[in-house]
Amino acid sequence: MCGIVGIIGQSPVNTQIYDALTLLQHRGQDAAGIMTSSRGKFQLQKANGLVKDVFRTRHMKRLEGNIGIGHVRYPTAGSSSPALAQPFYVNSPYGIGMAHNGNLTNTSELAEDLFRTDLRHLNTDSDSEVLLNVFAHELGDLKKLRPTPDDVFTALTALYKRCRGAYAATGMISGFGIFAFRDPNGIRPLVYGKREADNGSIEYMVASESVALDVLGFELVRDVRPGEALVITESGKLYTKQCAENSTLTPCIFEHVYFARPDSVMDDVVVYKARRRMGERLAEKIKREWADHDIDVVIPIPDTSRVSGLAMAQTLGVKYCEGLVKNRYIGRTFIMPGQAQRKKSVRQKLNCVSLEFEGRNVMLVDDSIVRGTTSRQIIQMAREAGAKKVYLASAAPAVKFPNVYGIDMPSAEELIASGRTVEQVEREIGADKLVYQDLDDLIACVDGINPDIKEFECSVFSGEYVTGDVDAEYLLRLDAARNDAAKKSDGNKKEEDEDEAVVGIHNEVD
Ligand SMILES: O=P(O)(O)OC[C@H]1O[C@H](OP(=O)(O)OP(=O)(O)O)[C@H](O)[C@@H]1O
Ligand SMILES: NC(=O)CC[C@H](N)C(=O)O
Ligand SMILES: [Mg+2]
Repeated sequence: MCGIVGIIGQSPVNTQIYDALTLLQHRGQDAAGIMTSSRGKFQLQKANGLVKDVFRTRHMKRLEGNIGIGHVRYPTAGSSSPALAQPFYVNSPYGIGMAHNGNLTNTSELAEDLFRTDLRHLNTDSDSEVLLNVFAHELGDLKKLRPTPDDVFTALTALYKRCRGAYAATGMISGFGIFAFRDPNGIRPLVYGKREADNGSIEYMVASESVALDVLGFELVRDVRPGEALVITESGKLYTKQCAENSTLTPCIFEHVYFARPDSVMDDVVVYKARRRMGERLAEKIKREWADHDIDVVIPIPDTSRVSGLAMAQTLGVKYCEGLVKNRYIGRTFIMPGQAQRKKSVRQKLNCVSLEFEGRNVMLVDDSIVRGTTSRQIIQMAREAGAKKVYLASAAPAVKFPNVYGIDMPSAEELIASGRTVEQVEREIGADKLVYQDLDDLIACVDGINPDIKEFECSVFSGEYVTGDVDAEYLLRLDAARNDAAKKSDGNKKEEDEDEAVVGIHNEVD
């Protein structure tokens, strides 16, 4: 998942974009970038690292202008090299910058077409650079000296016909303004909001999650619709248009399970409420199928499962306690790039308060079990802390299939539940009992709130991919390119890239 933001205001936007990116940091910890526009020139600072590490005062001073976009990256295509940090830039036509969340599923075909037919150069193996170049080609093809909002919509209509997969994006065009668009399935989230500036003019912001609007004082207008594009010109005028034919809102359910902050609202669903319901449904399942359970205490595995853990304990009528303490200086472990780093970080991140475990039958709750890195270690720790029995409940169903839409789960083999029964996973992680949420129950937690949502993108649980273009051969290629072993050899490449950072167009300037 990545986080994106775009602001068009009446005063410098650099610190506001910085603040928005810190609010979206949970969506990507690998790299961050801000691009602003001032007096016909773009300024850019992007590099690997957390937002607080990427931007120094000297960078912020350079990032001048009342228009800007920002990105926090969690890589799902190409390497983790700083050259793939976003926003990306192309100089023609006009000068365009873009930040993208999601993952294209026809990147190689598009890259080939861009090279052979559109005569455009790609400098990295990022799908986001491909997305930007498709847009730039289509806009340039209109051969206008100055683009109009309609030209941008025409270019995006053509982009929708060419690009497949998941994409929520925002960008800026020099001398023109900001644009944003969401794929025809609305797989990745995107909202926009407005606020009144001191001079009475309206300022606009687009962002991956509403939490960024809330904290920066923007009022949430609504979600960008699937297949919809919006344009805000430098003079502050907003235009919206439905550009893709056959759009159906099928948002990613995993946003509600894990990715989003609980205080965000996505497609009219309050993430916090969805997570509470997940806890309630899990409790109902336990009451139904294990009526004579002997759970003494429910303990969530922080951070994400806290909300559902509490709801589950309340519905079960069992004591809830925070028996695991999280080191607030360690980020999210699941979105870290390598398995060795993930494994080490779980222990550094979580520690037991032994007295909550001693002599008790403990029900641990997590939002999801993906590779099993977290649950294996926590169950072991719970036993060492003196628990009598250690049970585990997952607020999401078993994760069995790769994700191709912006979550870095490329290989079924790395998923602990792939090809295993519940009992086999239970044994693998060392639990005395394992309870998974049923998929119908998970869907029921988020369904019915927004009638426009006809279906959710649930591929990691069901193996069904809503874009209809993902087959076994595609998944095989993805696995070979991005499984942990492949990424490890890419890690060596990253070090080389860093040595050669001075030749990249992503140069950091001191
Ligand atoms: O089975 P695994 O491969 O370990 O992945 C699942 C775990 O990873 C995530 O936690 P993470 O530490 O990323 O973030 P959190 O603090 O928001 O819970 C998620 O909440 C689970 O705890
Ligand atoms: N998680 C994402 O949204 C990733 C965006 C893009 N595919 C990248 O790898 O940079
Ligand atoms: Mg977690």
